[in-house]
Amino acid sequence: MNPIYIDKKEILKRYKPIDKHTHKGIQGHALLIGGSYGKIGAVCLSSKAALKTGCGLVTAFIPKCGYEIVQISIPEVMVLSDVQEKFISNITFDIVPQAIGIGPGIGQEQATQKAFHEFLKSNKTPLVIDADVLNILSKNKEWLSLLSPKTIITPHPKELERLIGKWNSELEKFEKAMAFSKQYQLIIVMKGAPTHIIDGDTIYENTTGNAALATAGSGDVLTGMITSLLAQSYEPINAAILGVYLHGLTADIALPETGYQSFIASDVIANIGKAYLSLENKD
Ligand SMILES: NC(=O)C1=CN([C@@H]2O[C@H](COP(=O)(O)OP(=O)(O)OC[C@H]3O[C@@H](n4cnc5c(N)ncnc54)[C@H](OP(=O)(O)O)[C@@H]3O)[C@@H](O)[C@H]2O)[C@@H](O)CC1
Ligand SMILES: Nc1ncnc2c1ncn2[C@@H]1O[C@H](COP(=O)(O)OP(=O)(O)O)[C@@H](O)[C@H]1O
Ligand SMILES: [Mg+2]
Repeated sequence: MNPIYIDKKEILKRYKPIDKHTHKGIQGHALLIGGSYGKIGAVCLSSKAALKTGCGLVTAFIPKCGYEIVQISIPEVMVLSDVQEKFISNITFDIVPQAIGIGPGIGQEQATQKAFHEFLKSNKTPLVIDADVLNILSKNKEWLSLLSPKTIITPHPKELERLIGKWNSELEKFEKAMAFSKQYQLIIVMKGAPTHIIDGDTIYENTTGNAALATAGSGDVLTGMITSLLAQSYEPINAAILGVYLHGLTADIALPETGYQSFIASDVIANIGKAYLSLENKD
């Protein structure tokens, strides 16, 4: 299989330091779509992670019940809300984001499935798909052909299995994932320990991260980070690679302070700054 290892050397080939003349209007606008009653936290985590990864503006699209929650917990994030109280039923907006992340906490209501289908028919914006929207795609496989080339999907092992079917060996898992990536021209972030990124026949293996990441919401945070990098004009494959690397690095940096057990998804977000700073060190 011969994966390409994603280490600091590979990252420095891709990382773009900030331009001192930039401003929030050209630093990228990320739109995070997700949340449902009881799972608004997922979209709070994704949208805060997007901001902390460096895009200039972030908007969250959520059901009505999440409006005050998001506005109060992350005042830097702008909020658009659905007409429905507890779930998303109609994805419409008049902003022009450079990247969209969809899925964290969104649930699988029939109306949400229909709203996602309508959204897919017209969407032209670079997309990251996670969580329940992956499960919705698994239930409606004919919609996969509506995805634009280089759409990024971020399944954990169960979500991957729902999409590509069961495998009997690690080799078969990779073969099936590569075939799926080629069939639909998708970039697959196969989350795990370690995380692999599949782009057609090419496999990348991440070298950062540890078991501290086995905690609720850490995948929701990753979705926000990758969406932010896409909004900042990284090529989709580089957004996936850099996002996964930085995400893992936060856990490596925090470990001496938190230990494995008390690290939570918010600690990923709190350590993104240190992860970026470590890219500037010479060692
Ligand atoms: N605060 C919030 O608002 C939060 C909201 N969240 C939102 O909740 C929604 C549901 O997401 P979800 O991933 O919990 O549910 P689901 O797709 O059924 O998968 C669960 C099953 O998958 C498996 N599995 C998972 N990881 C695995 C691994 N590494 N390796 C192997 N297996 C693995 C495992 O299966 P088992 O091993 O038990 O058979 C497990 O039972 C989604 O929208 C998400 O964004 C959460 O992010 C939490 C914080
Ligand atoms: N033991 C582990 N070692 C390294 N990374 C892990 C480990 N367990 C989980 N992770 C990472 O944590 C994240 C979990 O994502 P996910 O299962 O979608 O969580 P959630 O849906 O709760 O946000 C993935 O990026 C995964 O690679
Ligand atoms: Mg998840």
